[in-house]
Amino acid sequence: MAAAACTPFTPQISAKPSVSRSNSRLHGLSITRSSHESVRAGAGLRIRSSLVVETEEKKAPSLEGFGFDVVSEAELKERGFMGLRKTKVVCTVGPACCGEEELEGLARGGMHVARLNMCHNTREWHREVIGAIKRLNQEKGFCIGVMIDTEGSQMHMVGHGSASSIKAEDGSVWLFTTEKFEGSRPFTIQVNFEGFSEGILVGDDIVIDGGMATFEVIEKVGDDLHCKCTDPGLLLPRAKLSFWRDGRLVEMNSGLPTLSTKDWADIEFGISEGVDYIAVSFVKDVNDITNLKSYLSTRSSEFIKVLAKIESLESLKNLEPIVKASDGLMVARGDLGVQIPLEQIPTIQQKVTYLCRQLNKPVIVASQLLESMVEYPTPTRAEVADVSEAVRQQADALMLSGESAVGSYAEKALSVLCMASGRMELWSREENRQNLLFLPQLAETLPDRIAEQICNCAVEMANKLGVDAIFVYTKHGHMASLLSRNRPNPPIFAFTDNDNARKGMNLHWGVTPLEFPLSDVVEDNFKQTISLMKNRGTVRPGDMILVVSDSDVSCSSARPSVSQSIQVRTID
Ligand SMILES: Nc1ncnc2c1ncn2[C@@H]1O[C@H](COP(=O)(O)OP(=O)(O)OP(=O)(O)O)[C@@H](O)[C@H]1O
Ligand SMILES: CC(=O)C(=O)O
Ligand SMILES: [K+]
Ligand SMILES: [Mg+2]
Repeated sequence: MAAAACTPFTPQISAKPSVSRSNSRLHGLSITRSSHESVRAGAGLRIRSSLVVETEEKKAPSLEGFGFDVVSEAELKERGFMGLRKTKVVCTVGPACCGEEELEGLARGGMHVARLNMCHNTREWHREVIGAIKRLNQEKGFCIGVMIDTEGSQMHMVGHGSASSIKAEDGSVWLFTTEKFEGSRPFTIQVNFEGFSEGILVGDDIVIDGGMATFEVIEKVGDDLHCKCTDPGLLLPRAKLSFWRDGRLVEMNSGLPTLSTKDWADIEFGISEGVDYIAVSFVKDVNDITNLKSYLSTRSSEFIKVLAKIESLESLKNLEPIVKASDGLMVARGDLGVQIPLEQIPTIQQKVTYLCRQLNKPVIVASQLLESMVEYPTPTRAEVADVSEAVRQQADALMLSGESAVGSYAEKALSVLCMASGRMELWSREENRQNLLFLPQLAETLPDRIAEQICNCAVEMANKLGVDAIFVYTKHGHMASLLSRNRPNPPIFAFTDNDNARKGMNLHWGVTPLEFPLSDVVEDNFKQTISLMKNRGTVRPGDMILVVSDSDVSCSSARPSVSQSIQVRTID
């Protein structure tokens, strides 16, 4: 094959039993024609190109402990390596999709992470949904990560006397108060947070849900505000409020912590239910993230990934330290649009997305991607363009909110996301449109710098050689993330024996995480994974694989240490 020409070798036929030194699951004989050049470059980098010829296995390798999720496996068999989708999908679970059947539909449709918004519903409901997802993983071979999303402290309406939306007419006068009342009081809106009117002046504007309706403050009586509707529109029961003066947001210091008592209880619940991700709403500064991460360590749950939601002006002011401290980000465009003029959101999205990639953190673009599909079975053209733009920016993941949580067409919305992202990924590759984002060196220690350079070089090689796939053997997923950061053309298969690491890789662009009992001998890992994958018809003769191995995998003291390596192998 064409690719083989790129990897010159002098075949040597050596018959040797391929019984793994540290892992006796591999049986049978394989003939290894191996190789060639061994180039030692720098501290421990070993580049080796080799061709492996394997005879039929005498006995099928055990599939026990080899986890290929059913969706990626089916996608790979159907569409080949280049047909695997790179962009990950998060679906918000709500009443419209919480049944086992609906959840399985979303799982089959390509959901990578299920998000539970702790703002809504009961603890028991959340427990049941998490249980159902875990059962799907265990019994049906999916690999879905579970995310909880904290409620946080935010100014919103508690009620306006109607269970559904009500219309605010032009010129109508309303009372905004924190006084609690039951039932309905005409033209009265109850606000959730006590000091909501502190520092507010007559003449300020109250904008509802980022522009659904606007009021002007005409009188202040104690803590209550009398306001006139200046831009008529709909008021939803939990609509969010923001104050504006001279075209600028009035920043409210609520004095409330980012994580309330309820949020901490929800986090405790998440720990006990074994969730994989905690998304922190309304992050203000880096301490919000570091505090939670320290707490997770004290609870021996440091493997839970902490995601910072960028949805306030404050989080934007402290962006870089927040990105550095967290395990990933969410561009939460819904609330961001309450605090920031809407026309600024596209540039903020691109800026955050690129910064996350530079700092090697996965980023989710969220909210209103296919909003019209909450009600209609087809998206607007503008929505498809929005999805495609996030994919073109190579965000790691896209998120469905109301479309899956309460919409009538959850699976359809998911398939639109998948199709639109697959299409844009293909086009970007064909047109070679991947923008070459400057990736600064992140690592500080020599071993880390080596790992980073190995991954940068590996992706350059993979693209230039046109390999079919990249295999990486990784304990914690770090090498997989560094490979993903370079956004390679071929898919990355990340083999790990750590279930937390596997779920944690679910949000990384282009990475298919697989469960595999790692050996400390790179060669054995490769042989066994190839053998298992051949057995399942997911690799074929002629496939060229670029193999990257992590230092902490190949650390056997019995053998000379090969810290990290890149090899190019062709399957016969
Ligand atoms: N568990 C749930 N139970 C009931 N309704 C839900 C649930 N989760 C989401 N929803 C509904 O789906 C809509 C979209 O959900 P989503 O969580 O994305 O947004 P949100 O509630 O507006 O706030 P945010 O995402 O900013 O926390 C919500 O307005 C809510 O009506
Ligand atoms: C997802 C979310 O919290 C938002 O868009 O506001
Ligand atoms: K939330
Ligand atoms: Mg939000």
